[in-house]
Amino acid sequence: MSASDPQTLTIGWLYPTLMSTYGDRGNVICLQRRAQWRGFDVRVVRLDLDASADDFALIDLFVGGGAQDRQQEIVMRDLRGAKADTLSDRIEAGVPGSFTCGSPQLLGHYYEPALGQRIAGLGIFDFVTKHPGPDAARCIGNVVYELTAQPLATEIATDTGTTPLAIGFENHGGRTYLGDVQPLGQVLYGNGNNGKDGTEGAFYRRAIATYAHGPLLPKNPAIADWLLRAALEQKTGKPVTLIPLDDALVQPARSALLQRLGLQETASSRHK
Ligand SMILES: NC(=O)CC[C@H](N)C(=O)O
Repeated sequence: MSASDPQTLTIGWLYPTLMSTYGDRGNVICLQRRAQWRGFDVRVVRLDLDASADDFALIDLFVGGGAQDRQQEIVMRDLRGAKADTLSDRIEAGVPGSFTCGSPQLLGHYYEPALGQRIAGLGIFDFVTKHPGPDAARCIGNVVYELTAQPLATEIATDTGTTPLAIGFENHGGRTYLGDVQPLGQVLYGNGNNGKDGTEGAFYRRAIATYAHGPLLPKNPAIADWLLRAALEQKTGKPVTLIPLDDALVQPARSALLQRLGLQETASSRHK
């Protein structure tokens, strides 16, 4: 198998050594397994400090997790020049990505940490993130949002037959304020981007930014499959149909949590 083999999916895991504080590794495992169960070969490339721009150029699907401010600063000193350009070009070209909490903060225009200097981001997403300071309350707890970003929301609704709700767990101090970019969804429970405007995450080209750990993708397999299909279609240039998997164990877990929060798996019962 090789990176150019259409049956091989190359997942690029951004800075796993520095940005694995919040269990987002589960997203990588989920994507890997769901692709393998359907007969695809998967290569997971760890894009750590020693990775090169050439490594970034081979990635079919990017995954980035959360981190603390200190680690985010180290990453941003590294993610410059050819690596940053290659990541931006790949996203711009339509390569999908799932970026959670600390990583999207670095892909917006800037992040202002709790202490210290503003960190310039890559500007892939049109948003800014500001941490109000070390004494400010963190946004911690379950988060549920209705996916609204297009075409993602409609495509997932068509696949699953329900209005897609995303379930996760947020834990952030930074508050994100969107510019000219679609939110990923509308908050039904929790804080989302900033606890004020009801938006959660962002969606640009085929890249997902979200505050939802959980990890996100095992709790929301429809999003995982949307990412896999997008990656395979981008790679092969052809429409891809994924074989359905048995997700019988996920649904009761989702329903139990939604019920606890006073929600259901349809949009019609929307309340907070
Ligand atoms: N969960 C995270 O990735 C945290 C990101 C960032 N350091 C914040 O507190 O906002």
